[in-house]
This record gives sequence, C-alpha cells and structure tokens, in this order.
Amino acid sequence: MPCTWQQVSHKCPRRGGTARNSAFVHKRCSGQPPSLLWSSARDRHDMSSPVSQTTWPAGCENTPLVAFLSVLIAVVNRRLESEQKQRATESADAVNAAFDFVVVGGGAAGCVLAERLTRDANTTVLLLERGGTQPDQTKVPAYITYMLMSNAVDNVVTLPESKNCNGVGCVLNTPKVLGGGSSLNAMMYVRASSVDYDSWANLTGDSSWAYDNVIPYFKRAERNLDPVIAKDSEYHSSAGPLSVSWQPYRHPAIPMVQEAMRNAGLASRLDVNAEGQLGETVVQTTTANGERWSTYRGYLEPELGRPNLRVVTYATATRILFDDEGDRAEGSPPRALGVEYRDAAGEIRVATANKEVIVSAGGIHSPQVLLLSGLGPAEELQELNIPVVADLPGVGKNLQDHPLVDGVEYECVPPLCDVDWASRLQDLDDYGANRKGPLSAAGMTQLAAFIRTDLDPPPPEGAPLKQPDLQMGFLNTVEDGNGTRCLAFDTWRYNRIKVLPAVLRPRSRGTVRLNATDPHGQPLVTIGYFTDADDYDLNVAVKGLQLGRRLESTLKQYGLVLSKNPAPAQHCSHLDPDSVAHLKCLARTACFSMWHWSCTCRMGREDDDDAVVNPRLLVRKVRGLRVVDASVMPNVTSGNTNAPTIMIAERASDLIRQDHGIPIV
Ligand SMILES: Cc1cc2nc3c(=O)[nH]c(=O)nc-3n(C[C@H](O)[C@H](O)[C@H](O)COP(=O)(O)OP(=O)(O)OC[C@H]3O[C@@H](n4cnc5c(N)ncnc54)[C@H](O)[C@@H]3O)c2cc1C
Repeated sequence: MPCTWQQVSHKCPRRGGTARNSAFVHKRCSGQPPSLLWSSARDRHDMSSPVSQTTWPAGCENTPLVAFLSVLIAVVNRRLESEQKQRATESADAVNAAFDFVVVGGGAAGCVLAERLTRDANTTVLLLERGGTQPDQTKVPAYITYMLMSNAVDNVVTLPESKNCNGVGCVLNTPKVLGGGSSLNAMMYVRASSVDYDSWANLTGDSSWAYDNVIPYFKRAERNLDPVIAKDSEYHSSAGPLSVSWQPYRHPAIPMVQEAMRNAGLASRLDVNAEGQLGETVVQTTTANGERWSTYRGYLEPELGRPNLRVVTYATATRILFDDEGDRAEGSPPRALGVEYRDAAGEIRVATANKEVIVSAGGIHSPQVLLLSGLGPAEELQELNIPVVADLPGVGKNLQDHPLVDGVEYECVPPLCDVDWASRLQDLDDYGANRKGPLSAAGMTQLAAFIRTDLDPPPPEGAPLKQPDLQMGFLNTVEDGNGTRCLAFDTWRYNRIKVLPAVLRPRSRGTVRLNATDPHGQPLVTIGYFTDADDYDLNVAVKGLQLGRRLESTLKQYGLVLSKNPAPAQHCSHLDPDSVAHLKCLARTACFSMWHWSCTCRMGREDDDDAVVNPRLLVRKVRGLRVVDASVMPNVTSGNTNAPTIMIAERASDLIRQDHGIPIV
C-alpha cells in the first residue's frame, strides 16, 4: 500500500545548532525565502513542514532520502503557495491596464521576449505566467527529478492509446513556473542539426530560418563559460545572458559508458553544437558554477526592476480578445486587442495590448489558448460553441515529441555507486560549501549520443551524413536490492544506470484539443507515439535498445551488469528477452516523453492552409497576434529543444522590433 505523507506542523527550532544550521533556520523562520536545502539536511527534525500529496512506495516509508525529499518538495510548494496567496491579496488592488505587448506564458521563450522587448525604455510589456517564481531549489542540478513532483509542474495525462505508454496514457510534466521548461529541465544544451534549420527554411520558403542565419541568434543568447569552446567564434559566444558550461561533477561511470559506446562503433565528439553533431559526447548544460541557468535567471530576473516591464504570476490567460466585426474596415482581418486572464485571486481581468499579443505558453498550452480564443479548426470550435474568429485547421495538429524507451539498465555496485545516506550528507556539505559533487550535476543526463541509423534514407548524393535520427540518453534510479524503487528516476546518487534511446525524427504525430466538458481545464492530448504507418519510429527505438545492450561487453569488465528483468520490463517478461518482439514490447509499454512537445502551431508559407503562423510567426488570418515558443517549429529538431526555443525567441524579438520600428538595442 502506498504511504501518503501527511501535513505536519512547521516549528521554528531553538537556536544553538551549528552556526550554519542556525543561520539557515533563522532565515527561513524570519519569513524570507527559504535557502537551498543542502545545509538543512543535517537537521531533518527541524525541517518539518507541510507536504502535499506526495505518495511513495510502502518500502520507502521512513527512509532518510524520502524524508529529505518530502521536506524539500514541501518547502518548494509552500513557497509557491505563499507567493500565490500574496499575489491574490495584491490583485484585489490591481487595475486593468494597457501595454504595448502582452506576452502569455513566462517560460523558456516568454522570459527572453519580455527582456528583449523592454530593453527599449519606451516599450511596455506585460508578462502573464500561470505559475510562480522559480524556486531556489530548482537551481540545484541533481534536484531535477524532485522538482518534477512539486507544484511547479502541471501533469497532463495523455489519452490512452494502444500503441504507447502501456495503453494507459503518458504523463507530460508541463512546467508551471517562471522560466518554464528552462527552470525544470535536464539542462542539456543542444542546438541540433544544421539540416533541421535548412529544412525549416525550405518548408516555410523563408531562408532566414536556414542554419547559417540562425547561428547568430544562438550566439546572441549564449554565455559559454568554457574558454576553448567560446574561442570557436564561428559557433559560440561568451557575451549572452544564458550561461552554458560543463557540469562540475561527472560520475565515475560516465567515462566507462563513453568507452563502451566508442567500442560499439560511435565516434567521440567534444562539442555537438559546432561543425557536426553525430557521436557520443558529454554535453554542455545551461548551468554556471554548479547551478541551473534558466531564461528566468539569465534574462528576466536581473531586469525585474525595469519600469516598463510588469510580470504577473499566477495569471492564467483564458482567451485573446479581438475587435468586433463592426469596428473594422470591410475585408480587414480581426485584430487582437488584448488578453483576458484569471488572476491569483480567481478574478477575471483584461490587459490591453496596443501593439501585439504574443502567445508563448508552450507546445501543449499555446494551442489551447488559441482554441479558447476562436482560432482553430472551425468545426471543432463550433462543436464547443466557441465563436470562430479564424478557421485555422492546423492549430493543435502536428504534435511532435521524442519518445524515450526504458528497459535497458545496468546495475552498479559500491564503491562505483554508493547510495547510502552518509554519502548523501557529504554531498550536501560539498555542494553547500563550493557547488561541487553529485548535486552539481543531473546524474548521467549530461551523457548522450547522436546517431544516424541505417533506417534513415541516405541524404541526397554527395551530401554529408549530418542529421541523427536516434539519441541515446541516460538516466538513473535507485533500487534497494529487493526490487523497491522510491522514485522512477534519481539523479543524485544511484545504483541503476538506464540507457534510454529516443526517436529523434519521429514520423508519428499527435494532437491537442480542448476538453469539451472543461475547455479551460487540461487539454486533451493524443501523443501518437509509435503510430506511424510503417513502424519506422518503433524500429529506430529497437535499434537504440539493441545498442544499449551491446554496451554490456565493455561495461561488464567494470562490474556494471546488465539487469536481467528490470522493473520497466515487467510487462514484457512473457517474451524472449533477446527477441525483437521483446524490444518492441518495451517501446510500446515502457516509453515516456523526453519533454520535447512541439510543432502544434507550426509555421509555414502564407498559402499553406495547415500552417498556423507565417515565417514571421504572425498568426495567419488575424492581425496583432504572434506565437513564439516550441509550438511554432515545423518539425521537431533532432535533439533537445530548449536551445532551439530560445533561439526562436531571440529571433522573434528582432522580427517584432522590426515590425514596430523599435530600436534593436
Ligand atoms: C523535465 C524536462 C526536462 C527537459 N530536458 C531538456 C534538456 O535537458 N534540454 C533541452 O534542450 N530541453 C529540455 N526540455 C525541453 C525544454 O525545456 C522545452 O522545449 C522548452 O522549455 C520549451 O519552451 P517553451 O517556451 O515552448 O515552453 P515552456 O518553457 O513550457 O513555457 C510555457 C510557459 O507558459 C505558461 N503557461 C501555459 N499556459 C498558460 C496560460 N494559459 N496563461 C499563462 N501562462 C501559461 C507555463 O506555465 C510555462 O511557464 C525539458 C523539459 C522538461 C519539462
């Protein structure tokens, strides 16, 4: 039976612990934002606090790690809840106001836009974010999996499909916090293949999306802290707001797995964000000195004091408002006038946009906001009695994501993998003192390989092989030896190393629609993994799983043992583990999202009926409205999507400034 951690009272402890603990406790009890929790872990009894609805397997009850995590998550939740209450009180005094731009969604893209546009002191911006401010705890790289259990996340469960996620629906951890995915993600800094952007240029008929033309925007964002990489000025820069660095800690198993991948035939690559991408690598991350670097932290937070920038948290956009037909010249398309939103107190408010509304609510929620506003497939909207502002059949279609497949695991024993609490306490001290040690990294997620399988048709004659269709990812977990796992993943200390292939150029597509019974609730998502007609995606996943197993021949000499029947494989144990049928079964049952949902408001040519935005990211058939986030990608990039989304926002800020004659400073 799962045990639920109940609410327990918070008590301010007596002074008199160690100096550091006292300082921490004093800070927390004096009502200031809580410090990071590494220094408080030594005194767990003093950290009792409300814990909301976190369930753990029965075998995990009362373990020190679970007690620690419960408190950690509770502190984050309590901070978010108290911020929400404060906003709710403030909003009683708030007035409806007018701005030049209203940006919906303060995520990876929204924070970039808000900062870039308000560089001009005469331009005013309102940023509406449905979640709260990025909690300090998210800055600790290894806490990533725990933060996904906090209120900074809104889990969307996709509709059950027989071909994926064991037929019960996949969980999409959609961010609900300033910085969005950049505040919660695994921080991998991957721009993907030049071929991706050249094909965007081709599909949109706009050469400004070609790779050579988007490199300056990647560079404008980047502050690369590695002097050798930064020196490669063709591709890199050290002057932007987004810190990029190597994580200070590498688990000793990382070089072993790298060696195994090389022995399996992969090339080695130092920098996947330069001339080429293929090969095995340790990737750089959006971090600086052992801490996460989100777009909130890099772009927005330092500029919160600008008088022309207003950021409202716990503000959920409910629809975009358009002018009345009678108020516009005949034949003139509808014009976006502003945004209706629900504030922290639950009041409905209206913000006016004199120049533009910009939707940056991410791959799942941007289509939801458009559909709620009457922009989408006319028939779908009419069924829900939503007045059609513009018939845009492509809204919510073309959903793409990279499915990851679980099921290949290596068991790792001490001294290579120590998972005891005493070691963790040492880690807390190391991190607290100098931002070093296991907490300064997100486990083995920094390790990756980008591969072009032989399933992919060869490129046109003479063209170099550049674009991968398979990514090998790595995650970790802890098992107690009796099969009990407290968490699906743990990136702090671990004794299971998961090798996770991801289908990088999926042919399967999904959809996002409104929920007829509650259009403002979670949208209905069909993720579509492994539904392509010719099973190309499934076959790529199988190639990846086979490669994952081939690593065994090298890894066993280091004592890393391929697990016989790891927990994720339980649904396939009726099949011969060496068979392709078994691997296909794994893909269909043990797959999950790599968190790269995108392409649901895709850009395309002006005359492309299924395109939602044009190459300048303006929504077709209306005026004064843009979408700027991962949803505008025509096709998902062949790699992780944070850096590409930030590039899109950087470029969009120039397009917007050009269109409105705002100086680019
Ligand atoms: C757990 C996780 C791990 C990942 N790992 C990596 C990685 O290692 N490397 C990488 O490159 N990418 C990674 N990604 C993906 C990457 O973070 C995303 O592609 C990127 O953040 C997308 O940016 P976005 O601006 O499109 O959306 P988001 O960053 O999701 O921002 C959307 C924002 O809009 C807000 N919002 C939604 N609806 C409304 C509304 N109605 N009103 C107001 N606000 C609203 C949300 O709260 C959110 O803050 C990961 C993502 C996650 C979640």
